[in-house]
Amino acid sequence: MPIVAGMTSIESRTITVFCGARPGSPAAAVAAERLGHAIGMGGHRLVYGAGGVGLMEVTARAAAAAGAVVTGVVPRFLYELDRVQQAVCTDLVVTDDMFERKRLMIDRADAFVALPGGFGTLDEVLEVIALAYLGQCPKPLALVDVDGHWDALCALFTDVHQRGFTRPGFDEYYQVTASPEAAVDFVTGVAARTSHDSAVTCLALAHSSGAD
Ligand SMILES: C/C(=C\CNc1ncnc2c1ncn2[C@@H]1O[C@H](COP(=O)(O)O)[C@@H](O)[C@H]1O)CO
Repeated sequence: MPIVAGMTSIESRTITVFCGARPGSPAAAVAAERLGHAIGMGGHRLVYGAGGVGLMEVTARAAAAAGAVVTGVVPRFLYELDRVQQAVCTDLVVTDDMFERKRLMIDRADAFVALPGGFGTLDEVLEVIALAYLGQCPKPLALVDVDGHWDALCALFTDVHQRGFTRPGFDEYYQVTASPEAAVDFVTGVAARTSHDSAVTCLALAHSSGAD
């Protein structure tokens, strides 16, 4: 269960999407298409890794086709490689390196949705969860389930917890959703968390036992 109570909201949100630079399976591509469509039709803005490849491209094209403002955030070295493909972006931010790119994608977001992906996607998802765990990123994160893509990662999180390395509630910083539409509903419903909510989270952390 997420730590944040559900809050109905129809406001436009900036949703950062993490997803594969490769297409993965046909089912993953369908999920990417549906996610982009849901973001655009919901009146939300998309921030993503600016790649004109794989699930990134599918998501961005679908979001743009459904009316979303699409912001790509790309490190200079990838920009030089992939310049033409990034045309789908409504606006493009070029960063010095991958670290600055990830920070911008996180800072600009009201909420996060992850589709299946590889090391890059896993790194981005773990960054958000690790920050949230320390009270530094009180923004909702949905992991879209496609053929059990997140099952092994969630099992690893449980194993790590059972070995004593995370506190109870370790699984409150992300929500696996059955569909892309459910992911958008989830993150836009709770994206209106206020700074007061963050302060409560930090307070709870301060009172929790253990080194963290
Ligand atoms: C131009 C070439 C590849 C383009 N690769 C990427 N372009 C943009 N963003 C990328 C790229 N690779 C990783 N990212 C970021 O990580 C996530 C995807 O990585 P994964 O390993 O495929 O999961 C994605 O969210 C991006 O932010 C060479 O032809």
